[in-house]
Amino acid sequence: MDFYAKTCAAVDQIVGNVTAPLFRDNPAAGPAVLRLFYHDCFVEGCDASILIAPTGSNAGGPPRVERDMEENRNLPQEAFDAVEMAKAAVEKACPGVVTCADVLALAARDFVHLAGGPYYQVKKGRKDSKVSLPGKVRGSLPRANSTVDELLRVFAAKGLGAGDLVALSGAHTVGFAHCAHFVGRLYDFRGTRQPDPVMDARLVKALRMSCPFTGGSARVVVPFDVSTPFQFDHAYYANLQARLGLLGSDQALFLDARTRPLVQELAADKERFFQAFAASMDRMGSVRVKKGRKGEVRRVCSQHLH
Ligand code: HEM
Ligand SMILES: [Ca+2]
Ligand SMILES: [Ca+2]
Repeated sequence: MDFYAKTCAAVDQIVGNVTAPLFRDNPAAGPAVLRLFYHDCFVEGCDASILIAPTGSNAGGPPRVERDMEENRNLPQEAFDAVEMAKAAVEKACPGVVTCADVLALAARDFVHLAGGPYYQVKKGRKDSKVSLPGKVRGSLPRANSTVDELLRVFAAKGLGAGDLVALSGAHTVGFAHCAHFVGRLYDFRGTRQPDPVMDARLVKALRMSCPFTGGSARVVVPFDVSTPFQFDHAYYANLQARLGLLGSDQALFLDARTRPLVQELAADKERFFQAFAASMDRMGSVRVKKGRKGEVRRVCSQHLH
């Protein structure tokens, strides 16, 4: 936690001075950065590999970096901009010292807190990656229709357990999703031409208004948490109990006997959720941390040093 005590002691504050006004101007940037951190940690560890921008133009060509992969396509630019702004402020005070991977971890923490979630200490000392390989993305991130088996397997591959899966999925207490990720549940669940029988019928109806079967806009998004979409609270779990989960992967956590007790526990107690979330964020933030010469300290997060 005091990794930069001698070299950039105020780093938490410097990042905080950027994230707070950003959140005030545009609260949607918060969930976007939180998701960015998750997509970083699950692909080659928390090393800012997700932040590398492709160079040159090859429209329609093969993917060049992680960001080019479909899984990462709709990560909003504002999330990348937020990290870049925080990094620029840190560079001004302590040039060449703090990695983008650490700035991303700090910014994600800040945005959780700004939305009403827990404030937890963030360990530092992650080096930035020297590469960003599109081939590492496939299979590293679960899908919106993943089964609990698949979710557990992908998390286990990162050293994370069922408790982490349930606690971290609670991040879906904030933020929005595009229709494509759940439209199958509204009209044709697993080829039945019926909605997912598990989803609350009123929610099906409401979501159909935003997401028509055909001809809808690819830009439409709906909130994950129907009750408090901007508040980082434990409403996500009560929603799962009420069959108001948005993604198949969300609702599955309540349907599976292995994860259901954990959902019930966190639904019942906000403080318990905050504790569990902070502990699991610490574990996720420690996945495959690079040290020493295995990594670099980028100046600009979208560009390798070279
Ligand atoms: C358990 C497996 C997970 C699956 C299958 C999953 C899937 C998704 C999907 C499909 C979206 C919507 C993206 C879009 O349409 O733009 C989304 C959004 C989001 N995810 Fe997850 N996710 C998972 C875990 C996590 C974790 C571990 C975190 C963070 C700790 C997280 C944080 C978020 C946030 C905050 C958003 C909203 C983003 C925004 O509003 O810009 N997710 N997720
Ligand atoms: Ca990474
Ligand atoms: Ca909420």
